[in-house]
Amino acid sequence: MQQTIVKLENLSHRYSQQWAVKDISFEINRNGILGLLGSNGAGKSTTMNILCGVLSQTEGQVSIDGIDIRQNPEEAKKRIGFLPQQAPLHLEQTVDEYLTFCAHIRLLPKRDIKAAVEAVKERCGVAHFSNRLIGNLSGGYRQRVGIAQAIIHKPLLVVLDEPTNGLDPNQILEVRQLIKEIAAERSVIFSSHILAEVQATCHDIIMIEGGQVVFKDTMQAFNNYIAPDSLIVSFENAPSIEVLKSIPGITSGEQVEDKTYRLHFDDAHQISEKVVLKSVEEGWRLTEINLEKSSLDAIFAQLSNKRSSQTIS
Ligand SMILES: Nc1ncnc2c1ncn2[C@@H]1O[C@H](COP(=O)(O)OP(=O)(O)OP(=O)(O)O)[C@@H](O)[C@H]1O
Repeated sequence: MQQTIVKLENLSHRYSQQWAVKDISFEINRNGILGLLGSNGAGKSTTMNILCGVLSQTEGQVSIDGIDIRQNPEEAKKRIGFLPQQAPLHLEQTVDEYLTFCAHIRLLPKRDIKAAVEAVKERCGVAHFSNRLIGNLSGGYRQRVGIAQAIIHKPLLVVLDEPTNGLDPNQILEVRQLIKEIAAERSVIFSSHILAEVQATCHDIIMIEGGQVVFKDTMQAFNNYIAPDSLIVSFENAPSIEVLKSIPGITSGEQVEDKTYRLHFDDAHQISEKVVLKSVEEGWRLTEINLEKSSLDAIFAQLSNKRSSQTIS
């Protein structure tokens, strides 16, 4: 039988009057990376803090490996590693001192601590900084130490709240790679407000907006869902919109500026090529052609509307 690593059922939380998250349910049954995508204030941190037992939910249940986090927090938390948005690093300690401390508070047997610290430093690429003060490490290496503390007790589930926030592009690529490597052996939940970040890293995606789940499926299903369905084209000798709409595959169109049009299509198959060929044949002198992608805001709005009219599985 398949193991349920995480189960959230009808999770809701309010800090005071307003609900920060409302009726969130999902399950994770496999290793790999699940992306929790949402704009600022959507409810990602609240969900993750509850999932890790840092915050107690107003309503609903959370279980890790079948263990209810409220009823048996100690056992449930043994199975979780957490890197919150503000990494809980001790800047005045060396990497070795800090990871040894983390191994102690994770209640690793004393005789195993040295080996666990060595293994996790190796895994996270910080072994050469063993005696360096954490306060003197770059952002990318601090984040590696943050990930190391989250996996030192070999948890089933690792929860990373915006782990690449504030890093430079190279550091982002390195930390993403490390996350992919650690997800080969366990389940990882990773939050971000950047769509490209989730697309580059995750195999499953949950989008939350206004504290509610608006989409959950595989990354591939999400990418198909948001596939572009319009082209922006400009011509020096622009034809009429009626002529453009008669190109096979184009379903509708509108003028957006002088000599620039938005053309909607129903089948992306070679649509750009068809427009380019037609333009050459007719001497329209094409100066611009772009597939139009929806902005994240537009996707959120579209999905939120969809949610209000149907149930998302
Ligand atoms: N301690 C708190 N007290 C009151 N309201 C809070 C508290 N923490 C969060 N909120 C509110 O709950 C909502 C969800 O916040 P949360 O931090 O979970 O969102 P988020 O998706 O993680 O956003 P961000 O990416 O900005 O961290 C927001 O409206 C936020 O203002």
